[in-house]
Amino acid sequence: MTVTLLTGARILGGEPGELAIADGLLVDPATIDRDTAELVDASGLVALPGLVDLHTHLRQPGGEQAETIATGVRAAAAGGYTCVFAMANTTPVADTPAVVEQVHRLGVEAELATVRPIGAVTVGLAGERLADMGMLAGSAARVTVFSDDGHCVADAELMRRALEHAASLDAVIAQHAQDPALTRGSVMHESPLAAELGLTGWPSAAEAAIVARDAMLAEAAGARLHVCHVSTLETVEVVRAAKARGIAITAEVTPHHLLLTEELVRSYDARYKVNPPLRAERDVRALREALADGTIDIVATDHAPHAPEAKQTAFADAAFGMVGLETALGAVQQSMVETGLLDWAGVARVMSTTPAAIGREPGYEAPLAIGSPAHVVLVDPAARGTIEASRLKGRSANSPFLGVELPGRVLHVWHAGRRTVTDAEITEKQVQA
Ligand SMILES: NC(=O)N[C@@H](CC(=O)O)C(=O)O
Ligand SMILES: [Zn+2]
Ligand SMILES: [Zn+2]
Repeated sequence: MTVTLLTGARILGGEPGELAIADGLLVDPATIDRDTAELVDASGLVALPGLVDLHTHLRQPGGEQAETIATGVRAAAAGGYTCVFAMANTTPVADTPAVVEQVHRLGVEAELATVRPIGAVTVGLAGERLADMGMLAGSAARVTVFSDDGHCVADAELMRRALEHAASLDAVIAQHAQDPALTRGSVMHESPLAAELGLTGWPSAAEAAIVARDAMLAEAAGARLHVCHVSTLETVEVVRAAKARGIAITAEVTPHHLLLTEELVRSYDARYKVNPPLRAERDVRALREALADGTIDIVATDHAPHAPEAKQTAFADAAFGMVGLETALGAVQQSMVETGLLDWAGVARVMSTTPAAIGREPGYEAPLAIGSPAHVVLVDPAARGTIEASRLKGRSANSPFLGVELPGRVLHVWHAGRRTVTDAEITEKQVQA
């Protein structure tokens, strides 16, 4: 059994200390044999718990030209993630035990991170009748999160029944909040800029109105509601009011909505086309403040890989979505840590502990504590690097950060004690002789 001793790392950004890994767990450094342990000098690095992404599109089955589970977990590991929740908008949709079990199994085979399949709320994401949520929860894939992401569960009665069902399963409904009637043909934020660019806008109310409705439905059902990719100031205010009322609502923000604005759409470059759209400066400010004060609970990437053909077209026709697993931590460092809004312990909370808690993924309750599974990330916060397509580990490179410098570098990652990233490269499986 290899025992690994990490020395000198600032634990959760605090004082330098030691971490010891043995048998997949974090153990007391005082109890290990230092003469035989593998030593990792982590001086100057920050130690964080493995990151957990509650919102990842891995595209398999059906979208393998954009990403596979094997390539997606490489991107995840490189970004510091040890667990990702895979969205249900695959082909076929993850609305049957067969599909969620396939995704789960491919994740186990890919090894680099835990893959937790998300189940569809409605059959085929069609918004007409509920998927058999109980079957998905009871399958070998143990589904705990249900979402029609990519589509809104727009029908209030269906949403109400989904919430009631989820409550009985201790599952959560992750809603893609977008009133379809308010967003017909919309491709960017509704604003003077949209008018200037001749593109159809997307009102903030299309998001906030659904969140307000769903909060009331969740309260009545005694259910947990999670709001995907909050993008506007108005939604932040609705979530804040719902929390003040005691409603079991949680919310996520993406790294791109914390850092980027609609101004980028001036280029008509489809890399900046995303659902929900990049918004205005005042929204970015509100999202950062909401993440800092706990109104928004977590950062989720909404990693949405697309093949080049889907993006190399007119802005109005291109697919929505951006890859994000490999740039998330840097974007959060820049928008939240370097602005003084969040310390590293806060980053651990919003990118690991709380997303794991929402998704009921065990092992992340006590970040870096002795006895916990050894999900560990060592990041060099002083490093800066320009994002290059050729260096991304995922299959698609539709990143809004190409050519952009971001702070921080994920250097080493352990997933359940297994080294998945070494010196910022994927640790390839040792071939047994
Ligand atoms: N975010 C996106 O722009 N696209 C997502 C769907 C979604 O998250 O709504 C996708 O699957 O490509
Ligand atoms: Zn979505
Ligand atoms: Zn999504």
